[in-house]
Amino acid sequence: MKTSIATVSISGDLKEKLSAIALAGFDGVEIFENDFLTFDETPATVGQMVRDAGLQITLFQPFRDFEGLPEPHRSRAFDRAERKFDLMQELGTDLMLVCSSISPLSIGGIDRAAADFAELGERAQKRGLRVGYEALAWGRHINDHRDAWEIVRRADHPNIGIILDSFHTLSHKIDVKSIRAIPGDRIFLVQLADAPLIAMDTLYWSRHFRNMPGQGDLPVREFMQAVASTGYDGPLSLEIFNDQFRGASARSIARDGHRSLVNLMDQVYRAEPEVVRGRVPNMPAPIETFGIEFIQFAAGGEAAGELSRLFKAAGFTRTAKHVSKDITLWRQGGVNLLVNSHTSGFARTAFLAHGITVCDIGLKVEDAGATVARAEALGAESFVEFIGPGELSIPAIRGLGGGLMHFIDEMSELEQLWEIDFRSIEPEAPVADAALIGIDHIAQSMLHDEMLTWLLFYISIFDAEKAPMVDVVDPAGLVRSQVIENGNKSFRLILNGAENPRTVAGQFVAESFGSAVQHIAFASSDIFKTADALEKNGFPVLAISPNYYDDLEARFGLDPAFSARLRAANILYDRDEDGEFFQLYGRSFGEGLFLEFLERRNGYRGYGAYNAPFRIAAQKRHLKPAASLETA
Ligand SMILES: O=C(O)c1ccc(O)c(O)c1
Ligand SMILES: [Mg+2]
Repeated sequence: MKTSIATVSISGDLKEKLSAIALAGFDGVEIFENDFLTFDETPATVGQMVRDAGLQITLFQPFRDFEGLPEPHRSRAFDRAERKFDLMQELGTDLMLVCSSISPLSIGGIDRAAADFAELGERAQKRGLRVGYEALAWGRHINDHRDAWEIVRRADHPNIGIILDSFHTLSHKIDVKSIRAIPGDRIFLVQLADAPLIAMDTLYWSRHFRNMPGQGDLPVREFMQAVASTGYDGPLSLEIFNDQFRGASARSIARDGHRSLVNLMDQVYRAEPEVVRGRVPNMPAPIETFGIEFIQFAAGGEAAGELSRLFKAAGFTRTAKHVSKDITLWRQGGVNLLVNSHTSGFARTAFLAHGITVCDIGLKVEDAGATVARAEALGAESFVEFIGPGELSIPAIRGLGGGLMHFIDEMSELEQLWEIDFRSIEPEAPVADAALIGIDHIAQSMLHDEMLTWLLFYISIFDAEKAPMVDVVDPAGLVRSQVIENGNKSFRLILNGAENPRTVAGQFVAESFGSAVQHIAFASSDIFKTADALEKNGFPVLAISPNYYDDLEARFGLDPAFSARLRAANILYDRDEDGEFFQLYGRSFGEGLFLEFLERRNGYRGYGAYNAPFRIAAQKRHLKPAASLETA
């Protein structure tokens, strides 16, 4: 299937839009009339620019308030249409979108509208043009694609078809089964958009909050499956009205858009292979993950010493060194942390740019090569670094903030990563074991504007789902928090989007010069044992306000002796229908990174969102004030 995107979806002038759209790999573009009207070149030149960019104009739109008008308005509408037909011919496109009228002058009636379209079809046919009719969700008489289809059916003209737009159909919760009854060749174009479920006026929702398929909450895949079942084989065209996107990098939004369409086609293929076989990109299925094999920190010189002391205090033991690079492996209960202080290469660059930073995440997958193949099919960048003789070439891609993701599988010699690339070293005097058994989750902080990009990145490449977005209140502003998890919960990721640079997350993004992992949460088999070990080892724990515990005791009706234990150890507590949750935080290090230690009992599912403001307040007490605040 061909991919297309409306110019209205991204930022810049028409020239900038076209170049970003072409670069992202689209086949075509919808010319939104305003983008043309505000541009200085002639229609012929614009048409040539589009073709020079290797694109095709899939649609000219919108043409408004056409059908159902009484005279003399009706004749005026036809005159207007003829002018736009002239323009289309100069641009070099044959399809125009007419959206359902919102004019108070328009008169209802399916047959009246059908007669108008039959005549418009005649006029279009004379010029070799076609017209597609779209039901706007807020159209005056027509706001449902079933009615639009009935008008098109009765107009009964080969040059008149229907244009389906997922937003208009799904925002009204119209059953997508109704699409299956439309013959595919009567559908002239399919426009796609998703949107978050927020209760508001539909027009406002549509004009400001649309996003890429997969980024929102609408059942766009089901919509697309219904479309595919009709045999429709024309372009899939994104039409995304979103203020944030229009203010963002055109290239980045265009890349997200293309990724969303490739992923959507793949989803349709996986749901109904026979319907779209041979018409969608061939790529490995969404990647199942089996946990985090390692986390690698970049830390040169003094910073490496700081990290080593911290890991040691957290109960980790230095167990091995890389065979050729200055990388140390710290281990505890199945958790592998790497400290890379090599003086050249990727980690060095990351350290110079960000300070101490998580520069690499190693994920366990079934097939590392297939993982990179899927990521590349979705427009991600693969990464290859210089390796020494006999060392493993570990498949990798670039992720958030330019950081790496490496993939480890058991079907190749990658399984022997620790034996092949590392040499054991003499164990040091043991520290108290902190009962850590794994990595529960990692949290990445970024600017709020980047969140949808990375959400799509993760949920398109991996077999993982997003949870509803949560607002976390930081005294300096709101932080949006988005959980991404896989079915077996071995892949748990939190994306934190900061809108304000003075929040704990925002300050981290500012100080570490970009988006990165801000915190790592280790799973403990016994949080009280963890707390004891941390204390013995001199690990700097985050002190929680005593007031928190008074409230906690009241809220859950806790036994005072139990809450006193929590208080003494600075453990935060939560409960859901299933189980209990215990959290303990370390103080920030580096440019604002921190560690968390947690225990889930009886299948607690959340992340302690309720406790986040208390953790943030405690962090603020420990943090040095930001420079901007000092001078304010
Ligand atoms: O918001 C609008 O007016 C508008 C215009 C054209 C479209 O294709 C559409 O879906 C919405
Ligand atoms: Mg539309």
